Amino acid sequence: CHRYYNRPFPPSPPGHWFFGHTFHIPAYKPWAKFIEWGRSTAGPLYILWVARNPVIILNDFQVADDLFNKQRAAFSTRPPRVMASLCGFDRGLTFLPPGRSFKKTRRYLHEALNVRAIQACESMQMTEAQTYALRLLESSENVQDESRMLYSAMLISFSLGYRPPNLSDSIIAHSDRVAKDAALILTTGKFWVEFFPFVRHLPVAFLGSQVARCVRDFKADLEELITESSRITQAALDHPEIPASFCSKILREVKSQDYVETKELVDYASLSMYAGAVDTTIASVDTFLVAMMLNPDIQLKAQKELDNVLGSGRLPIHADRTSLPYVEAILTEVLRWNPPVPLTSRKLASDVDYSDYILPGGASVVANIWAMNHDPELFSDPQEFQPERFIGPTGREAIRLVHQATFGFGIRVCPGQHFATSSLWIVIATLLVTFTISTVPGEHNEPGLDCEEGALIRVLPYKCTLKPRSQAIVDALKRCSESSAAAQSK
Ligand code: HEM
Repeated sequence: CHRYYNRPFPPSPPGHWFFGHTFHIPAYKPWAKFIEWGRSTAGPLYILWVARNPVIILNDFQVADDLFNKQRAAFSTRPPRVMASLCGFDRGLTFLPPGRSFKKTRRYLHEALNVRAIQACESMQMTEAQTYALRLLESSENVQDESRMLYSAMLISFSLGYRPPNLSDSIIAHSDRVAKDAALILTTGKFWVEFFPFVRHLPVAFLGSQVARCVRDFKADLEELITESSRITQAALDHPEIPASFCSKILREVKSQDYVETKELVDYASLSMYAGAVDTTIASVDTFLVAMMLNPDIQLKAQKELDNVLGSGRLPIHADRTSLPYVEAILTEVLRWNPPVPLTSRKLASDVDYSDYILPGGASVVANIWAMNHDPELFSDPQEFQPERFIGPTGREAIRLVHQATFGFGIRVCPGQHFATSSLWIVIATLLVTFTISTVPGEHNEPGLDCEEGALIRVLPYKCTLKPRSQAIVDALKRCSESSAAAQSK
């Protein structure tokens, strides 16, 4: 049926008369195409037609703030994902519509991850950052694997209270598989069924062999992960002397009649955290290392600041953060320059009037975080890595803007943002104190920030040289590692 509107829809870039823009959205860096369309024809707010459905693109921070933050109720559901519901992933927080389960899960995450609560994780984050630096002292051959180990260990320790010893541990393998499956489900155009939501009511066997195989594999990955993490949590519940983790703390306190419901919510909350946390933070560590290779002067300036504040032979701790504005500026510039989640989307609950336009209820709305962080009106020379933009009188406001765009909007704002920033800060500061970061001599290709296809940024493999800056700092790292090993064995 046709609806009648008293205002026009936002403008649209040219597209096919029947298919609209369906075949024009690239799977590789769609955010860049969205910027190009905005610049060349349509302005910062425009509409695309994908399989005859409206998709509204927001390239401008102010528009996203007006809509996603100030009209939260209309912009709180994600567009439905057929594959997520076929595979059982729709109980993960990223896919949940607002309602009872959503509210409870967000509350659990908020209680564990708010600015104050996160202070309880600082010593774990610092120990993991030092262990990471020690492993890189031995070899920087596989720096990306080491970063994966760093963040997998942090997240699993935090949510399950178990520290996996290495990357081949089964809980990491299972968690990584589910995170990868979720990222594929979120990739626009990956599965044809997403264009035809009604097919989710059909038997899977009717959907073709590729979809059927993925549904079977993704479901199996999810079941295996839940079984494995339940086993670890149960072991913690059976041994009250084991320190509480995110999962065991909630389950120790819940009333017995609510146990089954809470257990399911907590299982999905913990896998949503892993899927939300690991690839995003690793992308930021990669971005940092590449930025340091490309900008030796910036690296040197940060190391001078650290040496002035810490003296020689002392490793950074979180309490140093406020005394190190230039390191803070580098962290912010890493998040701005290469935002790990370049796009985020909603399904519009009802018609909304905005500026001179009507945004039709039911449309998908995509906020282009990449475009906001690279808006030349907000950040001059946006392609340049320039931490200086966050120093001086306008610095604080610019930092706030970057955090607001990079971690998303409204009631779906990233619940892990304080965990992300405090852990990235200690990792960056520890690396800067320990190493001179440079390109590998003889490697001809300039390190760059190219990434894989997909919804999240995954930086393509690169090589770097990490040379210890002093024997005093190497000794300090070894001492810290011995004392944390001794503390663990007690
Ligand atoms: C640099 C690191 C990170 C970045 C840039 C990032 C960014 C984002 C963004 C943009 C969203 C979507 C928000 C929206 O739709 O408006 C999001 C959602 C989410 N993030 Fe993060 N994130 C990071 C790290 C983390 C960490 C460390 C955790 C957990 C400890 C986490 C857990 C989640 C979860 C569970 C969601 C889904 C929230 C929902 O749909 O209600 N993220 N994140």
